[in-house]
Order: sequence, then structure tokens, then C-alpha cells
Amino acid sequence: MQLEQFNQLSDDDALDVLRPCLDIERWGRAISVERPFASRAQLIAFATEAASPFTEAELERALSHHPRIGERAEGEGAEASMSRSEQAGVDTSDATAHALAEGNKAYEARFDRVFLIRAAGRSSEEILAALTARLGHTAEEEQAIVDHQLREIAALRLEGVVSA
Ligand SMILES: NC(=O)NC1=NC(=O)NC1=O
Repeated sequence: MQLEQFNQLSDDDALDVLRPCLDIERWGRAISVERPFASRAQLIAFATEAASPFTEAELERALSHHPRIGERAEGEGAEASMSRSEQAGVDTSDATAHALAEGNKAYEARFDRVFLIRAAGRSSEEILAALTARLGHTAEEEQAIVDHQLREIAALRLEGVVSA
């Protein structure tokens, strides 16, 4: 939709547009009440920083919507199709895919949450390298990184939903 249309939506309709980008109510509301945005760039910049930092509970809720890297999101909803296109570059057929599956398991065992990364524009190899590096982090370091990755994914999704 056009930016102007987004600016004119009711709060509830604006939240419905924002939710598949990132399911954190505080984030959606902060963006909705900030309208009207003068430009798409201003909307994306605001959305990237809004409601920062996310709480642990907000992160857990948002993460529950993201399939594992290398696992295809099921379902026909906006979120599932966004996830499938974001993970289009993730090769699920070779040794890297196996290593990713093992890495996901190790990450979940260590941090008790799914490994989350902005997958769009990244190859399986790049994602595997990031996963391996992040396994060495503390829980606090990972919380800040997951917050940032969720924001990157949300900004990319929002760019796909609201055109200039
Ligand atoms: N576990 C994940 O990192 N999932 C995802 N990353 C994305 O960029 N889209 C996803 O669904």
C-alpha cells in the first residue's frame, strides 16, 4: 500500500498491517501513534528504533513466529510467505543444511530459544558462520543481537508492505 494510505488507516488497521512484520504490540502502537509519516524512509527509520529495547517477554513472543533457519514456514498467511521469501537463499539440500540443523539444535540447547537472524540477502554459508560465532556469546550479548535482527527483519518486511 501507499504511504498515504498507511498514514490514514485506523489504529486497528495499522496494527493489523504491522503485526506480520513484528508481533510486538508496544512496537506496533508506537508506530501507529507516530503517524502521519512524511516519507517511507522516515517510517522505516522510526520503526527500526521504536520500543527499544524489547523486553525478554516481547522477544520470546516475536521469536515464536519465526521458523528455524532452513525450515520452510508452513501456512498461507502473510508472515509465512514473508519468511519463505526471506529464506529463499538458504540452501536446504546439502552438507551446509545439515550443519545448520545441527547448529540450530546447539543454539537452542544453549540459549533455549530459536536462532534468529535476518536471512534475506544472506547465503547458507554466511548464516552458518554467524550461527557458529554466536554460539560463543553470553545470553545478554545474544539478547541484544536478537533484538537487532528482529528489527532488521521488521524493517525489511515493512518496506515490502508500504511503498513510497
Ligand atoms: N529463525 C530465523 O532466523 N527465521 C527467519 N529469519 C528471517 O529473516 N526470516 C525468518 O523467518
